[in-house]
Amino acid sequence: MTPHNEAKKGDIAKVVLMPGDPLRAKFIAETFLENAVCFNTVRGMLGYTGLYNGKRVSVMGSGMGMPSMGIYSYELYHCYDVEAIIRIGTAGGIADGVELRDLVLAMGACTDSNFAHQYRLPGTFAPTASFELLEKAVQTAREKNLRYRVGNVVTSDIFYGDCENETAEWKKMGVLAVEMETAALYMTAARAGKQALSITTVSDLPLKGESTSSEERQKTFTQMMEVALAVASEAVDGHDK
Ligand SMILES: O=P(O)(O)O[C@H]1O[C@H](CO)[C@@H](O)[C@H]1O
Ligand SMILES: O=c1cc[nH]c(=O)[nH]1
Repeated sequence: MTPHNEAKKGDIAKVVLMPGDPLRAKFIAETFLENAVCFNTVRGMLGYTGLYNGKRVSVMGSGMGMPSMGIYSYELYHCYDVEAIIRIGTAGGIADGVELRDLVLAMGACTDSNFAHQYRLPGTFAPTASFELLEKAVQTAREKNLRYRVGNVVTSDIFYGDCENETAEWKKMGVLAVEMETAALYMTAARAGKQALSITTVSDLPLKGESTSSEERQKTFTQMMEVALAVASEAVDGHDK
């Protein structure tokens, strides 16, 4: 047990899906997992383990922002022997051609946060996805004929920013979308020698002032969940029986 997770060792599968919203974790457990058992209610950060296609998979909320993702992913990797975490979140699309409801698979994650400072590196770290997980997600999205983009996201500490131009500056660097957790996940995974992938659905276009309806979000979230579950059920092969 940790200060934030009451699960016992063994309660959590080797692969964990992490939406920001713990209620989305509950929805996934109730909709997609067989025999799902809740392993955490501390701080309302719900976590469940069940079976998907006969494979053991867990799903747990990460909360919003890098500190929250940093805590939960660190504990999953280091205290619960989790091997792979797949974030499933929402993002604001910023690159031209990125549309509402598109999937954005984060190959890399830029950030405006100081999270990497803790590693005392003699330069700048480039947080990246695990290629094996990314490759499988791309393959699944293609098979399902979904609209998806693969590239950089920016993980920001700021949702309500004072400076209007920040997002536009990231756009100039080819960044596809903005969200708030991926860079922390990728750095925590790298330091732990574990795997990570972030899949997001474009819920709004901040530079254009457009957003999806709650009904549309529900539908596209389901597509993202199915891609992540397909990746998870293959990722567990060989390291979770
Ligand atoms: O939908 P989730 O996964 O929470 O992701 C996005 O939504 C939240 C902001 O509304 C931030 O956590 C951001 O990363
Ligand atoms: O972090 C986020 C998530 C969705 N849309 C945004 O603009 N930012």
